[in-house]
Amino acid sequence: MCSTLIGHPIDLVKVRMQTQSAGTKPAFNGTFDCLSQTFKREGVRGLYRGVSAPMTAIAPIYAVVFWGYDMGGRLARKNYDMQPNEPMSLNMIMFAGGFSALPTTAIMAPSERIKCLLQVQANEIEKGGKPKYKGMVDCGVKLFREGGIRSVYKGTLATLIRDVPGSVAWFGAYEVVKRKLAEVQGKEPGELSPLNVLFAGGCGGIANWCVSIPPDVVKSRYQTAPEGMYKGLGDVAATLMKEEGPAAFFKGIGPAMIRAFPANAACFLGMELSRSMLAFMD
Ligand SMILES: CC(=O)O[C@H](CC(=O)[O-])C[N+](C)(C)C
Repeated sequence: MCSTLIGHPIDLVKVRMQTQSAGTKPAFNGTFDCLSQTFKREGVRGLYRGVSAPMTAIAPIYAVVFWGYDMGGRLARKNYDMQPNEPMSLNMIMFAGGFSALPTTAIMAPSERIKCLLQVQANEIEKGGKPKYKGMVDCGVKLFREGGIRSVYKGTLATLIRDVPGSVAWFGAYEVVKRKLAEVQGKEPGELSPLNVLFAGGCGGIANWCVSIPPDVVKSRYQTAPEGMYKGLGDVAATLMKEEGPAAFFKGIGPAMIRAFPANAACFLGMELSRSMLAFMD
């Protein structure tokens, strides 16, 4: 929840930049322009537009991320006839990471759909229109009434295409950096200081976004587009390529990277602290 509170304004900038389409004059010239225009026009509330969806979903999302990782690890160990506490190889860690995205998408996809729609609806207000959604619940109910569960889950495949490789990189980079730091210091990975965990977590976040940005742009466009605008994800990608060129697939990379390090450093430190507390209470 701390990482959402810190990271949401910059995530909002990312989504707003990703959903600016070609043809019209771009509303924002860059990350800081978008941040300052949003603050001037909409105040602090504007920067936190759409925060309710990730705030509600973030705890279950990360519970499922780490549970899914554990399940993936169990499957990998079983496959190699290993004991439950034997350390996994890097390949096994990456498999478990990718596996974790499968159950997580069940909560991630609708949360992202609602968050992105709320984050961009200020554009409609700007154009003189009335906001369509009053908040997270209103948005979810309207999506369900208008298009059923299919509409609530619009963008599920795009979320999977973003998060399977993203999670491979996220867990992989975190473990590689932790193991390297432990080796250099002559310690076990579990004995690293919180500062080292923060650093490894931040690296995991950067690695995640290095592979996730192109599918994230396609996902944001698809999830916020009016019904019927695109035939599918391939159509979104082809339209982006034709109208805006390959650079369009990297829209929002600046804010994504600014947010990646601190948000994920906080996330992994929180996970390691909870794990130590649970082990202590056991
Ligand atoms: C896209 C996303 O939510 O990535 C997570 C890291 C972040 O920056 O929020 C990691 N994970 C895909 C494992 C949930």
